Formats: sequence, C-alpha cells, structure tokens
Amino acid sequence: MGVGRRMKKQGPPQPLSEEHFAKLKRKAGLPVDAPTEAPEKKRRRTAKKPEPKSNGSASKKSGSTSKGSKPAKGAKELPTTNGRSSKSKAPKKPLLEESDEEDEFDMEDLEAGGSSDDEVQKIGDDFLGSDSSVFDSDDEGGQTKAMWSEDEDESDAEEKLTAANIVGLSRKLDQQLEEEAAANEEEMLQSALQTNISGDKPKVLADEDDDLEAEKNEFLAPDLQLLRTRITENIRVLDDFSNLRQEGRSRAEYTAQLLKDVCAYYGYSEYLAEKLYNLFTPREAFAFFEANETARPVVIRTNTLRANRRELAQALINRGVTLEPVGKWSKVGLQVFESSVPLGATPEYLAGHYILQAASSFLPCMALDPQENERVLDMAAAPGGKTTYMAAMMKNTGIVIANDPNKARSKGLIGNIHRLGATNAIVSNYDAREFPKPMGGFDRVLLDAPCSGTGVIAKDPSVKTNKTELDFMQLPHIQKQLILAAIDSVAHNSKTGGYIVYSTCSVTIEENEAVVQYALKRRPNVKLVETNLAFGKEGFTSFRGKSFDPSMSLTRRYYPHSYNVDGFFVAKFQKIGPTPAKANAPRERSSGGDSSEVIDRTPIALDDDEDDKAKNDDFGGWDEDEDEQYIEKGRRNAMRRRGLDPHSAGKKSKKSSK
Ligand SMILES: C[S@@+](CC[C@H](N)C(=O)[O-])C[C@H]1O[C@@H](n2cnc3c(N)ncnc32)[C@H](O)[C@@H]1O
Repeated sequence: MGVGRRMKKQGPPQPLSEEHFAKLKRKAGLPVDAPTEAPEKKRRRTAKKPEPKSNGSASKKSGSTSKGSKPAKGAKELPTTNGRSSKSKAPKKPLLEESDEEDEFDMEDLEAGGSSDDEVQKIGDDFLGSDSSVFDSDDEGGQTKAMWSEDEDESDAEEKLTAANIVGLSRKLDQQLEEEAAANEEEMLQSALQTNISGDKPKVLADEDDDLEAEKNEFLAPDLQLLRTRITENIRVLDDFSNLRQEGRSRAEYTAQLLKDVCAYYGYSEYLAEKLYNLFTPREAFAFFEANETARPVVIRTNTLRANRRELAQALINRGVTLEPVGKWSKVGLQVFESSVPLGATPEYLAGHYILQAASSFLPCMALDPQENERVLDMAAAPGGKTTYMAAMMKNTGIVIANDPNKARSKGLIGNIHRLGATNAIVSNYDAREFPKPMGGFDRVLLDAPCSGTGVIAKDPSVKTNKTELDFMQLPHIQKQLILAAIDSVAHNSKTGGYIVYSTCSVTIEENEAVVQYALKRRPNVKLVETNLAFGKEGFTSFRGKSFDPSMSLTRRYYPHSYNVDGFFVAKFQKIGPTPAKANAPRERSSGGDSSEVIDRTPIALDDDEDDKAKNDDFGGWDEDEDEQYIEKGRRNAMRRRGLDPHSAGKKSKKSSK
C-alpha cells in the first residue's frame, strides 16, 4: 500500500532541463546539440518596445500573443514544460539560480497545433472560485484486477513512452533553442546598453535630479526594460549590500524601490507584493514573481479505475499528443507538451480514462494515502480532482463523502465522479463547518481548503490585485473553523487511519502555518506527522519573529519557481486521542450533540491557560471579538480603497438589522 514507502524511493520531479532533453535524445539515438547555457526565464524575447504595464493589467493581457509584450502570459496559456525556458530571455547574468526554466512548448505552440481555447479553459485549478478545476492525481500501487492499471514496470514503460515521443520533443526543442539564441542575443545587447557599467556600484535609487525627471515623466507609461534592469540590479545590491549600496542609502530604501518596481512591472497590488516578497530572500522572491508569469505544465492523471497509464499514453500519442511521465514520484501523471487535439474532448477523456489535473494537486491525496475499505471525507471537494483520485486509490472500495456547499461547483464534481466511474463516492452539500454533525467517525479527512490562490497566480493573475487585507483575515478565519471540524470528524481510534490532511493552493503564512498552529493549540489530541511526499520545502517554524511549533517542519511547501508546480501547502495530522472533555463549549456553527464511540464531537473551546496563550499569539490565536474587529476594519479599508464611504454601509446594515 504504502504510497509513502514507494514515494520515498522516488525522487522529486525531474526538471525538464535541456540536459534532460539531451538525455532523451541520446536514448532515442538522435543527434544531441552542443549544450547551451541554461536559458533564463523571462519571456520578453525581443527588443521590440515592450508594452507598458500597470497594476492589474497583467490579467487582462494574459491572453495576448503579442511577442513584444511583457511577461504575463496568462494563466490560460497552455503551457510549456518544465524546465525549458520558452522565449523569454533574461539579462546575461543568471539571476535565478534555482529557477526551473519554463516551458518548451507554450500556448502559441499548442494553439498552432490545434488546441482550442476551450481546451485550455478546461485546465482548471483548484482554488476557490475556479470553476473548472479538473486536475487530479494518481493512484499508486499495482492493482490486481485485470481492469485496473497494472502500474507499469516503470523504467521500461517510461523508456518506450519517451522514445515514442522523442521526435516530437526534439523538433520542439530545436526550434525553441534557435528562438532562444536569437532572443538572448538581442536581450544581452539591450541590457548592455541599459545596465549600469558592470562592476560599478549600480545606481538603483534616484537622487534629486532623477526625482525631477521622474516627475516630468509621471504620466508616461513605464519603460519595462528599464524597470526590469533596475529590479535585477537592486537584487544584486541587496545580495551584497555592504559593498554595492549607494553611499548613505538604507536597505529599507532599496526594498521599497524594489517593491515599487515589482508592482509596476508585474502588476501586483502593493499589499500583496509585500506579503509575497516577505516569504523569500529578494532573489528568490524575484524567481517567484517571474515564475508566476508563466503557465505551469499541463498534466493529466490517469484514472486507474478505467485505464492504465501506458495504454493511455499510447492512445494519446496516436492522436498527436506529445507527452511523457510527469516524474518518478507519480505513477499516474503524464505531462503534456503539445497536442493537436483538445485534451478535454478526446474519446479517452470522455470515457474517463484521465482527468486534467495540476501536478501539485496530486500531493494532498498522496499524503493522505487513503486505504481500501476506509471511510474518507473530502470536505471541500468540488470539482472533484482529489475526490476521484482518492476513489481510485481506494479502488472504488469503502466510501468517499465528497462534500462541497457550492451547488454550482458540485455539478462539476458530480460530472467528474460519473465520468471517472468513482462508484464509492457520495456527494453532499454541507458547509463543512457543520461536520461532524451530519457525519463523523471517518478514517481519514482531506481538507483542501478554500484559499486566496496565491500559489496559482500564473493561472489566475487577477489574484495579483483582487486579494486584500480583508481576504487574509476572513479566509484564515474560515480555514481555522474548517480545520477543527476536520479534526473532529476523524475517529481517533480508527484501526487503519486517524489522519487529516490540510492543504491550500496558497503560499501565505496566514493560510498555512498559522492555521496549522491554531489547530495544534486548540486540539492537543492531534500531532503533525510526515507527509511522506517525495519533495517539497519544509514549512516555516518561525516567521518574522513569530515562532511556530517545531513540528511545523513536517509540513511541506511548494513553489512554482522551485518545482515548476503550482504553489501549494500540505500538512498531515494524526489524531492521537479523543479531545479532552474540558474543551466543551459549543463551536460556532457546530451543534455538539450526542457523543458516540466513533464520532468525535470535540467542541472548540480552550481552557483558561490555553486561551491566554492563544490570545498572545499573533498566528495561533483566535478571538471571536478581536477577529470581528479586524474583519470590520479590513472591510472599511476595502471600501475606502474602492472610493466608497465605509460608514454608509455600516449605517445601512444597522438599519436593516433593526
Ligand atoms: C480548493 S477548492 C477544492 C478543490 C477540490 N478539492 C479539488 O481537488 O477539485 C475549495 C473548495 O472549497 C469550497 N468551500 C468554500 N467554503 C466551504 C465551506 N465552508 N465548507 C466546505 N467547502 C467550502 C469551495 O466551494 C471550493 O470548491
């Protein structure tokens, strides 16, 4: 069974670098080009005057195929692949040491190959508000019945598969490299003209004369090339501050300038840019912002209830799809490089042999590792990528309660359950904070929580501007309520399980470590355990002066720039005992009700000591009244930003409540 054991043997996803392609070519007996320096990411490939870009504009432009335009290739662009830089070039000095260059095949390529917009639309994602999230994972494990995938004899199968695709891949690569070489040359020329003299202290911050000049140009569109150069130079200074800073200028000034430029160049709100920037070193933050400008690879998950990966791959190759296994860490994922058919409308798709599912979306299911014949709850399930993966992992035995209160999204959930033949799934429409009132005593619970989507900005660039302070108060609030409900819905005495996985496609601390910390404080009867995922960065054990439980290192973070997957967070808890009787105040939205052997109806309340501790903790605490005040303050600020009078709404609502 052990997904865990198997995964341990498997490495992290193999970045599809040029080297990787050279290896594939060698395997297939094709000529290998002389290695070129790993290309950098930026998509700006020509010296054509870049389109000006202002905050928020990215999303609107994302569908543009205009070659001279700035990064923001939109979310909907059909990707390109891991590890291969597409057209974008960067200044000659590599900035992104760990950047996985993106995408050999990009949207334009795929469109040229016949993929339709519709198809791309189907490549949904799984965060709140995304309608057509049709991603999911795989099952592991050899299956015994003939109708199930006998999961391949890995190495052989992969070799055959890659050999079958190799001609397509190689052709693509060659074309790509040619384009890159030309674009690189152009961009190097540009940056040589515009960058400060190398070796000198870069002049990043404006002096008085510059300020006057800037005032004159205030209403002109920003020069993106210059902005980009200043961003990279600024990072160089921040990396070696004592040697490279301008006399008398502080780190804070450089950081402020960098954030301002990031907002102008990539189109983030100041609020979100700063929040995301604070998660990383300046250089890594740049890599993160860059990675958000490029779509992640298109991945499909083989539905092992209906197909086996090798046969599915062959069938799709025959239809003109170029693909290869997503990596050794998954036995069901296939990465698609290009396709001459819409992937959401092939006979195999309609027959439920696969689902379009982001690679990172496999991870929570793999961490939860549901077993045959268990009772599993998927608390926030629509559109069902993870539900159907878990059903497949359980080989359609046991039961998966697929819950989502959003009826519109539930249609997609039901559709996927039917299409993929998950006969052990039952759909419910509760607000999951109600659990375990309607049902409890589960062996395992997945809470793939509604979140801000900061991990999937490449898919939905509107996140850059539409997430406010208020969102980062309200979302964690509901996430905290949901995580307690998830814990309370698990049977601590389950013979096979007793596990809860919490995941989000966001990278913020508030929605991840802070929520987990909160759960640890409020529910001493759970502990964090290994996710057994083959790759991922450790969760933060401290952040900007705040400490989390040391076991937070067992949680896993995923970033687009590190693994070329959507930003994601995964934490796995084990419930080790019943909740202490002392915690007995009824939880908001939960009824308490009768207790029974299997249903742990642990109410949410603290004893006095814990309450004090929690109140003093910026992240772990939850005080209803205080939260209300913050939320109200956030609401007022949001209204002010929109030019509305915050008091008028308050008055209205007071009136109407009378
Ligand atoms: C990240 S998406 C889930 C994606 C899904 N797990 C998948 O893999 O396809 C979050 C879901 O949470 C649901 N949601 C929002 N509020 C909820 C609540 N109070 N209880 C349960 N689900 C909720 C949304 O409708 C949305 O479908």
